[in-house]
Amino acid sequence: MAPKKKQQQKHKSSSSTSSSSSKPKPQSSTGPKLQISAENENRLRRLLLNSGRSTTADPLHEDNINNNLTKAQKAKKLHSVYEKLSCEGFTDDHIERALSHLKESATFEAALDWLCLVLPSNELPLKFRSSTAGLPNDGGSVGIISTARDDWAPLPDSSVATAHEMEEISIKSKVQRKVDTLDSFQQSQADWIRQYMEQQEEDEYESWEDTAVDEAPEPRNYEIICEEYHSARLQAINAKERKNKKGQEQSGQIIRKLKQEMAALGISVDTLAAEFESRHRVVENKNIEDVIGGEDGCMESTVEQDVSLSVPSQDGSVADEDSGDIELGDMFLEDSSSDQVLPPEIVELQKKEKMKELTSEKNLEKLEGIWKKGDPLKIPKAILHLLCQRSGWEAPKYNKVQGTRDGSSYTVSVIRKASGRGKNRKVGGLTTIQLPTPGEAFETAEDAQNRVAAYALYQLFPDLPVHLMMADPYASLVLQWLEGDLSGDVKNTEVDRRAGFVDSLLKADVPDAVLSEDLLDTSGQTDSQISHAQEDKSSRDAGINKIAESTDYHKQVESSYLKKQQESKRKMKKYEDMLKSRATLPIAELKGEILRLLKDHDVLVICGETGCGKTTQVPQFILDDMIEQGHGGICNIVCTQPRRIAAISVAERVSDERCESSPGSKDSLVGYQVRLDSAR
Ligand SMILES: Nc1ncnc2c1ncn2[C@@H]1O[C@H](COP(=O)(O)OP(=O)(O)OP(=O)(O)O)[C@@H](O)[C@H]1O
Repeated sequence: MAPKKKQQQKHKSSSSTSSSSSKPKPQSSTGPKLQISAENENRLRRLLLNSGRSTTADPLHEDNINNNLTKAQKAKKLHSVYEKLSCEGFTDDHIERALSHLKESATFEAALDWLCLVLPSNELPLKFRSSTAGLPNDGGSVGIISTARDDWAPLPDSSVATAHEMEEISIKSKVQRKVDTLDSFQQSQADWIRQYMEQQEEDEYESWEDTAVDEAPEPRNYEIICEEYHSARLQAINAKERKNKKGQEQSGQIIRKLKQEMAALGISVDTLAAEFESRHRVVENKNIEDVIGGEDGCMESTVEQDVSLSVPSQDGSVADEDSGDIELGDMFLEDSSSDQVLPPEIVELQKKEKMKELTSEKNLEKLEGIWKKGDPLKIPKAILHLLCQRSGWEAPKYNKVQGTRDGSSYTVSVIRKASGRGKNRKVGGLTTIQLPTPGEAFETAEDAQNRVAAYALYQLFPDLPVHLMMADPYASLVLQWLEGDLSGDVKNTEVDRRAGFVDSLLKADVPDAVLSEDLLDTSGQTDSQISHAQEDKSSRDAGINKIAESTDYHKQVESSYLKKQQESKRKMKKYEDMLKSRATLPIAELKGEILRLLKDHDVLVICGETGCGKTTQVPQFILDDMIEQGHGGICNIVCTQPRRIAAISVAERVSDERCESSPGSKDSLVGYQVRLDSAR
């Protein structure tokens, strides 16, 4: 909160400008400028829309916007919320409970609030779990000043929760209370911010409308597209022959649309042309001869070239015939598969397309230096070793799976380097991979290791045609996994479930009884109201358990690795010196108490002088304790800072104190994420 003084000065100097303007002008250089992170902006938006004068108007405003959305738009919105929550690690059952409660007005934030408030900590995804509360502390420069509120109860309504949040902020932050509330700003500025936020909110909803209106139509039969494509091509040739520019343009447009339609299905025009020509070669030749009297080949290719060069890609640029179509296809493939059930022949073509792309010359070149066509085939272990080496990773390690009675089964662990920057950044760190059928055992250790290595190759290098350089039976195994992936069975089941749920929700048939029920009761009563959720519960549960088991296993491996690493670090002189200097900070005295309280309570408020060690030390107390107890693999700590410089500097300091090279590096447990940059 350091920059408040500056902000207030800024407000003062610009107050006349902003009060004279009734319309929000976010870009104006004279108006107040908001520079906050996306996360804080969302939080502020929620606070503002539910605060002060607007408390009566804004919920209605939100409702009004919701009422104005069509069913398709609402469905799209709900799908997106469902998907985002799923990505955050919530189970489908939990998501459906939250959405059933919030109904059509559900937003991602509201659903997240609801889930975190209602679900018991141990049912939340790991990163949302906590364990803590506290005791009054007497004296010293650092004190634990508050525990979880005794009167706290989950609030199903997110707007009420937000109001309480504000109240809590004003009670707990003893200093500068006024600055934290909107009413402390000059009235005109408060109005400006409110209007700005409302405008943003409207834009957001409008974008829902836009995207929903642009919904892709049902995929058409492949044969029909083929026929249309062929006749459009003939028309184009014909028009060109007769120098009919208009006719040429019209057929060009039809061909462009058909190409886009194919691209949307993930099929390149090459496939379309090849497929069709192979089936209709005789007819085509005859037709073309009839139309242009023997100059077909040359003429046709000229027209085709003209047309293909002008096919615009999604971003408005001109698509390249060879590579552009494939990329375009991939981009659309995601959309089409998530929203539509494709006809089997299209799925088949998509598979072919994907395999063609995977084994393309471009991808084969990526294996240069390791293998080329004609070289002898290798075993998966050797390939994995080579590819890890080339990526600058450590050599893969094979570990026997505990408890395999007959034969053997192995996991393989790889420590990957973080790579890329910003959006393209790929997280590094330890990855432990095991076969999709974990219990399976094999006769020899070598065979077991090769199988898991093949699976690791398939998982870690999905864009390399590793099966081409691999000896059987492992190459066939990889092909099977690829086939399974391409058929999209799993995805479709998920999509069906979500679509079914969103549909049932929008039919507004969820009886009010569900909503009035005690939502804190997680015994399954609420679930029983949602008939859809019951249908394949047992098979889903089995799936979830399986995932949980394998996740547990990976976490265990990571935990023991971290423990060993920590033990060896303790022997380092530099680390020892750092520990000594950290021990002189005022907060060090409270380490034991903080850890003890965190074990039993969900919320702990620590208050202390600047520089006493709250930011750099408390997270390390928790991390070190978790590592020492062998739970490092499940420990995720998030520490927020109000400014990007502070965030980076704290991360660097903590990384330094832990004797790591830098945040986000291979050996580092510390990272940071600020807008447009991250090191993780
Ligand atoms: N980048 C740094 N370089 C050197 N020392 C640092 C750095 N950051 C923190 N420290 C040291 O660590 C101590 C604890 O800092 P820390 O940021 O944890 O305090 P804090 O209690 O969180 O302070 P504040 O309330 O201002 O956030 C500081 O007193 C300082 O000695």
